[in-house]
Amino acid sequence: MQKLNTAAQMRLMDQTAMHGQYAIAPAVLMENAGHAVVTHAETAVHGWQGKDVVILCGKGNNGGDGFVIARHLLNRGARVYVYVLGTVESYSPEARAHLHTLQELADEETCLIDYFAPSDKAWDRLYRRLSSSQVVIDAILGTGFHGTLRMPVSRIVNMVNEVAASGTLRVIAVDIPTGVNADTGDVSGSGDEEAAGPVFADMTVTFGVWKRGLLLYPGRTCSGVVVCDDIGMPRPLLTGREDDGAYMLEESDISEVLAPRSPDSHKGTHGTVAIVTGSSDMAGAALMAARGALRSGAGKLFLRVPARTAPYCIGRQAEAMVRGVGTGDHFTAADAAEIIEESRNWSVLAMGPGMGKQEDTRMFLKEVIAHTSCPLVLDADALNLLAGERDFIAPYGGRIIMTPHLAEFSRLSGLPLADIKKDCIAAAKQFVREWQVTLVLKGAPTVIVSPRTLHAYVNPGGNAGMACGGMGDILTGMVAALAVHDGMTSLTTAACAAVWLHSAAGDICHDTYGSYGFLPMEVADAVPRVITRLEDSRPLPVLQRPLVTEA
Ligand SMILES: NC(=O)C1=CN([C@@H]2O[C@H](COP(=O)(O)OP(=O)(O)OC[C@H]3O[C@@H](n4cnc5c(N)ncnc54)[C@H](OP(=O)(O)O)[C@@H]3O)[C@@H](O)[C@H]2O)[C@@H](O)CC1
Ligand SMILES: Nc1ncnc2c1ncn2[C@@H]1O[C@H](COP(=O)(O)OP(=O)(O)O)[C@@H](O)[C@H]1O
Ligand SMILES: [K+]
Repeated sequence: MQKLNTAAQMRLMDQTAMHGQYAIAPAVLMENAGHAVVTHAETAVHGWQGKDVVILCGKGNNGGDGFVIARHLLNRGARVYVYVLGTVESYSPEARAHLHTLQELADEETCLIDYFAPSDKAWDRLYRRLSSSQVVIDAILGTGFHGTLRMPVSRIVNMVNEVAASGTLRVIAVDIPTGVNADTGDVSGSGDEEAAGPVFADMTVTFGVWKRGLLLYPGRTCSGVVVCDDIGMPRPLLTGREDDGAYMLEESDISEVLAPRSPDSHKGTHGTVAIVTGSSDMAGAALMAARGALRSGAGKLFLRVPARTAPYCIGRQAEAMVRGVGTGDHFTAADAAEIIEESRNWSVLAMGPGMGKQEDTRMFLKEVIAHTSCPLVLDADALNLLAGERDFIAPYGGRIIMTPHLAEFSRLSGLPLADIKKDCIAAAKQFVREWQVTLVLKGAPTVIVSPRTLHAYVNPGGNAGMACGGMGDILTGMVAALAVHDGMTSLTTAACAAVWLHSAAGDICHDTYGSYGFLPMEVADAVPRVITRLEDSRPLPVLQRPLVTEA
């Protein structure tokens, strides 16, 4: 699991490293940062020897990193053109010291330093320099960026993007591309066509830990390949938990919690999953949720649909035990007693996909939520029907996982869609604080928040091929099945595992089909392959090692 920090958390980390108990000299961290960029980017640019490199250095410490980069590039045989956007006095002592060293190395042949002062001639020179170089280093702004890019930075960034679009110039961003908000992934110019956009980098070398804006869209589109270098930060600062923590899920996190099946297990061991959902228009949603659960290892699966929907479901998924409930084409309050009674034998209950938005169904839902005791997964129409019902839900929140996509989340929470998109981690945390549920905010990327710790877990996987009706229904069934999987320590852990497996299965489909036309059912069918891959990468526990090894 990788930490995902905000700019403020980075500042605190820097301060603690330099001026707190660790007392690392500031120039050392800057030195390590600059050196990290040169080392990590070397392969991406096919070696530095003989390259012409423009280094754009802003007036903060991001610019200071640029001075270090220039010195190391000279040692590796590149010619550097350093544009200094600050004045000597404006720099921090460490950046000034690195600039001084670089000035000592300046010459006409290999190391030109230009104190950039905008004029027609200067713009023209910069454009020509960019056009004739192979690499540009964006050390203009890092975590200190806020608002919208101002002149002259805005024009420089436009120029970099324009020249890079011709395909001859590689763009390497230092820490984060200029114009990307480190906290939210929002970018300069979003929603304002007149304002300058951010730098679009081929690669970003980021320092210490990941910044949230590198993973959240649209910032992620600007970052290219991201490499994180610890730059020698003390380990407790890199791995310690934060109050406002956010973390990126990795494969190793999931293989750690997905305990292998015990060899003497039986169907009862793997959970009795119930899916109570669907309506006559949307029988497919119920079937997709069922498939998601079965492919994720549900021991037994009960599917309960409205009576008139049942004929469309019976026999479609042979493994599911299907029955119609009530008499109509949607659930009503009168159906609740039967489900509540049955739930005594269920380990988990999922509701919502294709359920319809009838007022009757809202009454049904609330009855079932109030009178069952197993974990509940609520998705789609169940969430639409529960919009604004915070006071009703919160007391049951400890056993509820909600899985809205952004529009459902907006309806449910009452937050405007634009505000959610501006800072989805903050919106998700705020919601969980109030509603007390485990939240899976689906999208690109998906964010999971724990009601116990309020930590957010961001899943980087998945692809645009998954933007297809029914993909969320599969996830609903998966979340339910994983919630009762052996070894899951909390609903949040199960939700993280399900989301990660779902996206990894989507990525397998993407490898086969590309971005168009693979089906939600195919994603479900790829889940066992993902789980097998995880199991293969894990050393066998002692009891499962072969007793006899053939020679
Ligand atoms: N500290 C450390 O130990 C280490 C830090 N490291 C490095 O430091 C970086 C953070 O440095 P930082 O805090 O100096 O901020 P930085 O990103 O350079 O920008 C600040 C300048 O930007 C300006 N500015 C802001 N918005 C603007 C806009 N819209 N348009 C135009 N200008 C704008 C702002 O001006 P202001 O708005 O305040 O007038 C201010 O002058 C970090 O990303 C990493 O690379 C590494 O060396 C490792 C060790
Ligand atoms: N561009 C994308 N990148 C990654 N994941 C995506 C992308 N588009 C969709 N997904 C995933 O696909 C699923 C879509 O769910 P949802 O919108 O609820 O679909 P439906 O309601 O039609 O079943 C979510 O898990 C979402 O994270
Ligand atoms: K930068």
